[in-house]
Amino acid sequence: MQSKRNRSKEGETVMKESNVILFQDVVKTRENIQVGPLNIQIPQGCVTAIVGTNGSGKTTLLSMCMGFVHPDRGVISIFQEQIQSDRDAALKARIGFVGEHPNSDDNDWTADQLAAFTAQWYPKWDWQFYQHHVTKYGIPPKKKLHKLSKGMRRKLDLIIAMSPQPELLLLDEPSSGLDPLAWRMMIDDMHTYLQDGKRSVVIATHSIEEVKRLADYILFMYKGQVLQMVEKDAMFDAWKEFFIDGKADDYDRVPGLVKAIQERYGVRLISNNAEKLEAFLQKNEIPALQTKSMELDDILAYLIELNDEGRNIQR
Ligand SMILES: Nc1ncnc2c1ncn2[C@@H]1O[C@H](COP(=O)(O)OP(=O)(O)OP(=O)(O)O)[C@@H](O)[C@H]1O
Repeated sequence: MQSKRNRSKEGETVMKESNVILFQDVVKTRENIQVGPLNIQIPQGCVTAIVGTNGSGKTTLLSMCMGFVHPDRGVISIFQEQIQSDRDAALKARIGFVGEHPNSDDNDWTADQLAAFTAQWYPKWDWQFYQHHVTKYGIPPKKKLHKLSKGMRRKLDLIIAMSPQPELLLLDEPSSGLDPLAWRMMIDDMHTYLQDGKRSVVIATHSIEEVKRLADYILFMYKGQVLQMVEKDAMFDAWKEFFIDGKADDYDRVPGLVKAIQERYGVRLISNNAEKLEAFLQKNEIPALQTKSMELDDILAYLIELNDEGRNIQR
């Protein structure tokens, strides 16, 4: 598959070209849930957003990529290299990581000290990038990290993850604690970082806006399983709501239908294959009074509903 930024219009997860991350039958049993078996292909040169309910396994997935959490079974490859429990430094030097929580071991250091320590592991560390961004985000470089606000610390962790100019960025809820201005700057910086078209970002997020602004692909997770991985634009094209006259019971077998909901003034048809449903309406001369795009959180909720009912999620 071509990278999103220069690829032709393709549908869902047909990934023939290089994948930056590959999970093959990966399973990790947690205290109260089994994460996996996961079979995932994350395309290179794209932003893939991992979206899911709390405890669905997003952090576990990212931690396994970093070798912080070891799977019970299965194979994880990054840059076509199988990762071992003891991570090799050359591979690590190609990855930038921001975890869910800051590392409290660094609390007594200053930003500059943390940067100097981290830079040792990254041959491509860019001091100009670091210094420019520390100034831009207003981070005091000589203040102990435990004295920084949560948002300040988050910004610093993002800068430190990006300063080595990594080929892959793994970000766990990166905007958590950022003020709206810093969030906008982060989105802009991320776009700049992605400009060369070969870099990849995987971002676990609860922010709908972040997904809309950044993601090329969305990986939906629920209860340790992947519900679906889809190309974002294709997904928003496919999921639509149609408002029509009539009774919900008359439409429960319509092609492309997820759900028919009775409203006060007619029926709301939720579709995950708008093209099919629209064709049906046209063929049967049923006028749609209104057609609306759907929000990401609604789509996730319906995917979960389909999954829980044992219905086919694919269109
Ligand atoms: N260190 C751990 N030891 C045992 N179980 C854990 C550990 N960390 C997470 N879990 C469990 O693994 C499951 C997946 O958690 P994970 O943190 O990966 O989910 P998440 O999707 O990132 O959640 P959130 O959106 O709340 O951050 C949860 O049931 C959680 O309780």
